[in-house]
Amino acid sequence: MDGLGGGPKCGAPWKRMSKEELENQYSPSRWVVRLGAEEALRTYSQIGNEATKRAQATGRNLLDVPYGDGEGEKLDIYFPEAVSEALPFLVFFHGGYWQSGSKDSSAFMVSPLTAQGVAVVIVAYDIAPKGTLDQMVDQVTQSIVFVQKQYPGNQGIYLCGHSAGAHLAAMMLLANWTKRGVRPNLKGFFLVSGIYDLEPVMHTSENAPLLTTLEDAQRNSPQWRLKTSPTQPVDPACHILVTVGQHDSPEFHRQSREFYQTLRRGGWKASFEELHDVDHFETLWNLTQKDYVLTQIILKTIFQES
Ligand SMILES: N[C@@H](CC(=O)c1ccccc1NC=O)C(=O)O
Repeated sequence: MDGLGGGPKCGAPWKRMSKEELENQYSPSRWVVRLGAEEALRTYSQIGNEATKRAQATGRNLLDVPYGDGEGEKLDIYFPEAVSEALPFLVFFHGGYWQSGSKDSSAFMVSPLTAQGVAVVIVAYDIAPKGTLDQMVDQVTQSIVFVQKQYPGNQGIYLCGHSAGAHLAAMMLLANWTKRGVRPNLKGFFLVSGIYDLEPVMHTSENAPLLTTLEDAQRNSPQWRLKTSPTQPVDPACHILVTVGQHDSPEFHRQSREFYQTLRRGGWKASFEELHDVDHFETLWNLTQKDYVLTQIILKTIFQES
């Protein structure tokens, strides 16, 4: 036995990993194949910055719109050329392990989606150490409530998140909308290279300050919560796509696959896609391209269902 609960046969694989191996598995930049780790992170923010500058300079948009009273509770909305209230909205939550990243460098998918008639919302939330995970989940919930109230005639709200942002998006499967007084018209989820079980992450140096107790980790783990007390899909038609990059680490692959399986068992309309020959970051860079396979999947999902 490993002292972390679970024997060699029944325990999760991460429980048998050394501290170094776990650290490695949960450091996405170390798995990048075409660049060094630091260069990959630099390139990632550079492409994000450029895409955001371009989106802000070329299209119609509303920037720094408050969705709550807090200083950090702001979002940017990028509109398609044709003005209409009946637009589909894609709401994006950036990654960065809940402690880095910003909306100001995350408008990757704006140009190809607005060109096809989708409004794109990029949400800021209070990353650590200012925000706790519970607060981030609450802010993300508020941002969706805001979009629904502001655009009640929307043709569907689709949530998209990358890495830690995919975790925040997935937590919305468990949100209590009744308490918020509005039911958002959620039609789909695009979860990109996400983390759904936070327990292993508790044991990594980067994330230990965020998750101090097992209870914190479990309360904020969509995988744990949907597995232990499955909820009925709110809307049986709501589609959930779980994707992972081919070059993401084996732990990221395991997390995505197991979350997808839990969703299917719970009766959700879920699908799983391993994205060919991309790492943790390239998937998002590629969303700047209209012909990229994930951009096309997103557009097909939105327009088949609206
Ligand atoms: N220090 C991390 C950084 C990281 O995980 C990350 C960076 C940018 C966007 C998403 C990330 N991962 C999850 O949220 C790494 O080694 O890759």
